[in-house]
Amino acid sequence: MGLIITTLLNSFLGKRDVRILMVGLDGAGKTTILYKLKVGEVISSIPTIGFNVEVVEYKNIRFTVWDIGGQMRIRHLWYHYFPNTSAVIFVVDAADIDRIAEAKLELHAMLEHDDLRNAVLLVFANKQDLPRALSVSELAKNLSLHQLQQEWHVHATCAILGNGLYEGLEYLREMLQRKRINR
Ligand SMILES: Nc1nc2c(ncn2[C@@H]2O[C@H](COP(=O)(O)OP(=O)(O)OP(=O)(O)O)[C@@H](O)[C@H]2O)c(=O)[nH]1
Ligand SMILES: [Mg+2]
Repeated sequence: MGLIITTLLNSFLGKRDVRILMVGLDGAGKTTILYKLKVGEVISSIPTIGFNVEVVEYKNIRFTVWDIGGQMRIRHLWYHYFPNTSAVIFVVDAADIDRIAEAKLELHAMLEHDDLRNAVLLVFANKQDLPRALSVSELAKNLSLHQLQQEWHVHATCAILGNGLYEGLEYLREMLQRKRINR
């Protein structure tokens, strides 16, 4: 009953529910981002084995954000979370230049999956506070984003300070809205 009332209220208020998958290599900053968005604070995180999930409200959207652990030995579990995903947030440690090629491989392999064919992609170029962090254009080039069939946007972030996170969500909202109009 509660669920029905919430659903009716949300549709009356024009709120949309969107399922987001947040993935990326281990240590990129996914869990830090999730809780910075959710509670506005940096939590001391340990590597995620499994997932965290939180609802983040932004403007007219209720984002259900699934933050999936990125360690290599558990990456094969990512695909279990693909069905019904509207958007992927791919988080990259932009200062970890030695692992950009690995991030690119994982990103492209994932986006070839049928369940993600219609998803939109937001890349967070995270850890911009660190020296040598790649800019958004350098990262787009290194990740070969222009080869993707999905619509994408790269945004510079510093999860510790919270910089760029909501601006990134705004781009995501716009991409999702365009997709809806074009459907
Ligand atoms: N300097 C800096 N450190 C960051 C930033 N974002 C996250 N970190 C740090 O990076 C480390 C890893 O962050 P997590 O959020 O646990 O990374 P994760 O992507 O969830 O990693 P897995 O759960 O293993 O997949 C932590 O020590 C964070 O404090 C950032 O913008 N700048
Ligand atoms: Mg984590």
